[in-house]
Order: sequence, then structure tokens, then C-alpha cells
Amino acid sequence: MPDTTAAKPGLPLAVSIGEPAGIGAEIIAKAWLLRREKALPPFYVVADPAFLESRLARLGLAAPVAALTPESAAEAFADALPVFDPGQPVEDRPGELSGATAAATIAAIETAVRHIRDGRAGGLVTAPIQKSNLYAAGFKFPGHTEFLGELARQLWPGAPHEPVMMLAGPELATVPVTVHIALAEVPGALTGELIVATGRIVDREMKAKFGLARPRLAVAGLNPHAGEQGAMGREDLEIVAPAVDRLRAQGIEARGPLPSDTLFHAAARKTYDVVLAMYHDQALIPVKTIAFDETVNVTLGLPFVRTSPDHGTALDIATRGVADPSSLIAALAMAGRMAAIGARA
Ligand SMILES: NC(=O)C1=CN([C@@H]2O[C@H](COP(=O)(O)OP(=O)(O)OC[C@H]3O[C@@H](n4cnc5c(N)ncnc54)[C@H](O)[C@@H]3O)[C@@H](O)[C@H]2O)C=CC1
Ligand SMILES: NCC(=O)COP(=O)(O)O
Repeated sequence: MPDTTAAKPGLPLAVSIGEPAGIGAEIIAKAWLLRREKALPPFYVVADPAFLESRLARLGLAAPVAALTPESAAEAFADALPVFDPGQPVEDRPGELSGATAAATIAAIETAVRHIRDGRAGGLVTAPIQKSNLYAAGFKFPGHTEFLGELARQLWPGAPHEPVMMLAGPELATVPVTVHIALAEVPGALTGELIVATGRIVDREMKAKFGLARPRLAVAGLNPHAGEQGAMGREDLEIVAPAVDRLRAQGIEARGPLPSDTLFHAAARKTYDVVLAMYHDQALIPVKTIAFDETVNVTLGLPFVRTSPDHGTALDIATRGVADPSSLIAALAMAGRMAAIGARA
């Protein structure tokens, strides 16, 4: 399938505000203040400008906000934090979730994605959402990843819309094959088809968006010791191992199932490019433990670039001004690099 992710060079990245009650506005402004030091690509925020100004004043962050269109954002970026108003006003109430903050969260994501579809933005970087608040407001998707897959299906007819979550840090990248489901549901959800489909997307996208000639995939086992030949669960023998064989038969450099307790130490990490993990925490605990501040959540399998910090809304520190922007800065830098690779492809 042709890669349709090619971004137009020079376009700014669109940054959706995420949950307004959380730390999104703070880390975005802190990233903008470090734009020169970190050589960040130009970006603009999709948010209510009055909300953004109020929050930054509350936190004492000296980032001048300029309400602009995406077309004027790149030029303005040097001197002001550009913001595009998606038309969904929200009050500045740190730590307070509501239906209004859920609506503002969703409007920002949808608006940013439409800007990319319309050739006005080069990629999407999302600030964190509060999933529970969106669910309470009737949101039907587990998270951004699946919502963006649905927006891609609607807005890019015929283009790939098979979203796959990858957490990528300086030393480790992992992909959870099953994602936001209860642990008790994992064995039932894990199928050979899902592992093969995920592995194929990872292989394709690591080539197209990360420039790897031959990505090495390490496939984790589900059970302790990858099942110990069936003595500790039969899924590794009956589901994971045949899926790895199918990936290899398709020319993909995959191996496994590998015991996950010995898959993440320093020497093991040098033997692969990406781990396919069988469930959420198997994938996210190692990356966040090794590099919480530098790991990026990137969605593979979409017709556009999307990255995000690895952390959540951090409501517990939303009034304190102590939020660390490092993971968002890494997400902005990665989106800029991916957009550049896409534009050259
Ligand atoms: N991409 C996204 O939109 C993500 C959203 N979430 C959502 O965020 C909400 C809260 O999730 P939690 O599990 O509490 O995780 P969290 O990442 O929001 O917070 C965990 C701990 O880390 C701290 N922390 C997080 N980011 C920080 C930063 N940048 N600087 C300093 N400290 C930071 C928090 O203060 C808290 O003590 C949930 O609704 C979850 O679904 C979680 C992860 C990613
Ligand atoms: N645990 C990762 C996470 O919650 C991010 O999900 P998404 O909103 O990027 O789909």
C-alpha cells in the first residue's frame, strides 16, 4: 500500500490541548519557552485562547499567546505561542473535570486532525486526555489511538487506518498488542491474527517513518517463562509461536515468544528494535521505568503523524507549576523528524 503520510515541509505541527483541567497548557507553554534551546519545529496549540492565557498567567509562565490561523503560525512561532480557537470555550479550573472540559478536549483533537487533512498542519501532537472524563461524557473510544483511527477512516477514505500504539524512548520501543482492556480479558483477546497484523504494521512503519531498513521485532511471551513449554499456560505455544512463524514466513525479522522478565535488560535491548508485548503494562512499565521523561507515545498505522508524551494529565499537580515538559518536547521533536521523513518519502 502506498505511504500516504507524506507531510508538506514547512507546515507547523498542531498540538491539541488535551484535558484542560490537567497539565497540558503548562507543558505546552514550557516547551515553547524552550523552543530555541531544544530546536523544536514550529507548532501551534488548538485550544480556547482565553483559557490558555488565563492558565499561563495563573502559573506565571511568560509565554505570549497569539490567536492565529495555522497559516500564520510558523512565522509567528519565534515570538509568540500561536493558538487556534476550535470554538469550544472552557473555563480555567485546574484539576476540575467536567462535561465542558471533555467537549473542549474532543473539539481540539478533531480540529487538529481536520487541519492535517486540509494540508494546514504537518502532524499532530496530543497533550494528555483524562480518559475517565471522556467516558463519562459518552466518548466511545478507549483513547486517542482508536479515536484517531476512526477519524482517519472518515477523513482519508482509502488510506490506512489501523492504529497501533508504540512507546518509543531513547533505549527502548515497545508495542502493546492488546491495549486498554482488563488483564482478565487479555488471553481471550490475543489472537494469532492480531499479533500478525500488528507485527506487519510495525515492520512497515518502522521502515517508512523511522528509516529502519530491516526492523528486528522481539515478541514477548504472555506467560511466565513464555509458558515453560505449556506448563504455565498454553497461549505461547498455541497462539504466539505460530504467529511469529507467520511473520517470519512473510519476511519479517521476528523472534519469540521470549520470556518477558529477561527481555528488557541492557544487553537484551541491543538485540532488537521493537518489542511486541502482549498487554498494556508489559509494554509500558519498562519504557516508563527506563525513561519516563523522554519516552514518546506514537501512533503507527495512520495516514498522518501523531505523537504524544508518555504520561497522563497529572491532575494532582495541575495547580503547582511543577510539571516537566520533557516528554512533550521529545514528542514534538519526534513528530518533526517523522514529518520530515514522510515528506522525503
Ligand atoms: N496520551 C494520553 O492522553 C494519556 C492519558 N492518560 C490518562 O491520564 C489520566 C491520569 O493517569 P495517571 O495514571 O494518573 O498517570 P499520570 O501520568 O497522569 O500521573 C502519574 C504520576 O506522574 C506524575 N506526572 C505525570 N506527568 C508528569 C509531568 N509531566 N511532570 C511531573 N510529574 C508528572 C503525576 O503527577 C502523577 O504523580 C488517566 O485518565 C489516563 O488515562 C495516561 C497516559 C497517557
Ligand atoms: N497508556 C497509554 C495511554 O493511555 C495513551 O493512550 P492514547 O490516548 O494515546 O490512545
